[in-house]
Amino acid sequence: MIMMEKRWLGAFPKIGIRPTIDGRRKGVRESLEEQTMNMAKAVAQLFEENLRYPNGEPVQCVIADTTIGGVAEAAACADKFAREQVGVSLTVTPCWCYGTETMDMDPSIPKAVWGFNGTERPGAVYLAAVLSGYAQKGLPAFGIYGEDVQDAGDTSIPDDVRGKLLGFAKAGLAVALMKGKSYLAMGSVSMGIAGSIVDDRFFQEYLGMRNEYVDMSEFVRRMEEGIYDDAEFVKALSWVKENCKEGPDNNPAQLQTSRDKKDKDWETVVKMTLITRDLMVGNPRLAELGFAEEAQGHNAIVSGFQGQRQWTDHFPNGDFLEAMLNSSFDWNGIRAPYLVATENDSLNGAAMLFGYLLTNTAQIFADVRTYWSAASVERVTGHKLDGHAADGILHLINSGSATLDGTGRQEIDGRPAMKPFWDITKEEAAKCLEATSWRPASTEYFRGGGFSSDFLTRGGMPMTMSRLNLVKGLGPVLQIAEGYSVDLPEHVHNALDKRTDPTWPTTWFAPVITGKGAFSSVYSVMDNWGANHGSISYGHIGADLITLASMLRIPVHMHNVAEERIFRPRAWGLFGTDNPEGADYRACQTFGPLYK
Ligand SMILES: C[C@H](O)[C@@H](O)[C@@H](O)C(=O)CO
Ligand SMILES: [Mn+2]
Repeated sequence: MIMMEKRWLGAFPKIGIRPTIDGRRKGVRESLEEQTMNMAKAVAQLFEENLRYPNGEPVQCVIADTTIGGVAEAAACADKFAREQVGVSLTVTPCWCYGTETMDMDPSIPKAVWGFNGTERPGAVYLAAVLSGYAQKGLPAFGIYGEDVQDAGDTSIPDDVRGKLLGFAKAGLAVALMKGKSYLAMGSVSMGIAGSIVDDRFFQEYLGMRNEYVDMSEFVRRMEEGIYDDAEFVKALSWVKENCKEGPDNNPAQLQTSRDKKDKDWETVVKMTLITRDLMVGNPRLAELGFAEEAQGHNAIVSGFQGQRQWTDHFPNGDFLEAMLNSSFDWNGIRAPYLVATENDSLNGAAMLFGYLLTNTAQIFADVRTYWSAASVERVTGHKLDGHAADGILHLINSGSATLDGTGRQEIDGRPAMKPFWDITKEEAAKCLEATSWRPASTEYFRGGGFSSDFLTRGGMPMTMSRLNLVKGLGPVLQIAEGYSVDLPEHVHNALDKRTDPTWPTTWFAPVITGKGAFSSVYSVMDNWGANHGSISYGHIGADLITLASMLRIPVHMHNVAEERIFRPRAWGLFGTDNPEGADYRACQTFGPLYK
């Protein structure tokens, strides 16, 4: 679909499946060969049918050439996995096997073991034995064991096992997909926002990523020297004129810019969009135009644009480029979003990356701006909040990086949703654009002009807000709040929105309250938020984020995910079972970052 990009260099990582077996010949091993290999095949089928790569293709699995009964076969499997670029490993077995002789020793590959719950042969005994080996050797592994006993001949995967297999594989693939990619900082620290101090140790040791940096002067050079595809620029500008309607100018008359200046700004913001994408992922067309180095790009899976203030005091702001690239569609059609964090908040960028890789859907980047208690809303508007909003709401709003998918104009079963690009119809993309107007930027904030996306998220979407925070002496920590987008009566929205900047996109978010800790009230969610920004993903993905964080050894300092949905490596329980949050901190600290 998109000819000019080479976003995913090389092949996608595969899931490797290791069928382990009791090595004793002359009876035991022979009787188990078929059942063991069948377990591997069944799991491969499950993954291939249910999981997709970011380009929409089904994930690929590799099964060891033979069952693994001892160390020689374990080594042969490791060789095959290295050749095949396996990034996630799952061991399956229905029987007893020799623990340390058959285990997967690669420290940086997320790993799990499924031990069949039967009693003819003891798969669960192996599971316990090998997981103790993993813990002893500092290689955390997930243990999967069905609740109900299956008969030896039963080749089905029970629902509870299926859920754990998919949860593990999804998070494991996210780990493998970000490894070796870059975070591209365009500019530096925006307005003293600590999240835009890019911490290379965090990216390198925890995510296995590289940091790339360009000065914002690179945009000027590329615009002035014509280092972009002019044919695409012409196509993009005419598409923008057709599909991106300009909204009313909210600036006081003396600060409004002329029509000429606005037209020029449209040209500039479209060029900035092409340039950002080319900086992130390269563009073969640039090589044809004589810019071979620029054609390479920075291998960036996520980026951040500083914007404020050096750029925006003089040039149009980054809102158009950020919103458009974060969306699942543009003048080239429907396509996977590119992730761009506003204000170069690299830590919120990391949260966007986690949410994206777990769901293959676009992410809303927003300021966590205001806690509106039910009493405040009633005082200001006379309206009594109800439904999900009854306990109060958070106003999520920021100029910049909110994806237009966040309008909620896509649907699943008639309900508002945000979907992977391959499920989005042309009509839905058109509705997202229709629901968005482009308001001349507030010139008190943005002296250089530009356009801010203005939309209101449809209520009723399950959503998960997350944020990565860094703490000196501790390292990264993740926070997660599942909740719902909510609809407010129009006059109520208008009254609240007008108190802020009505030219920016708004999501009214009601976190689910549990009555405990940081989730004792909506106020305490806001009060415990780690910084000015959050990344908002469609769906309740808190459990997947927790699984991913544990793989990366990032402790979770607040979440509202029910205990029974949480899935972490088995060794976490060895750090205490009474207080899982404390055990998470101890486990992450003890095992340390994945790539140290
Ligand atoms: C225009 C302002 O500077 C906003 O961009 C500011 O409130 C923020 O978004 C801070 O995160
Ligand atoms: Mn902000």
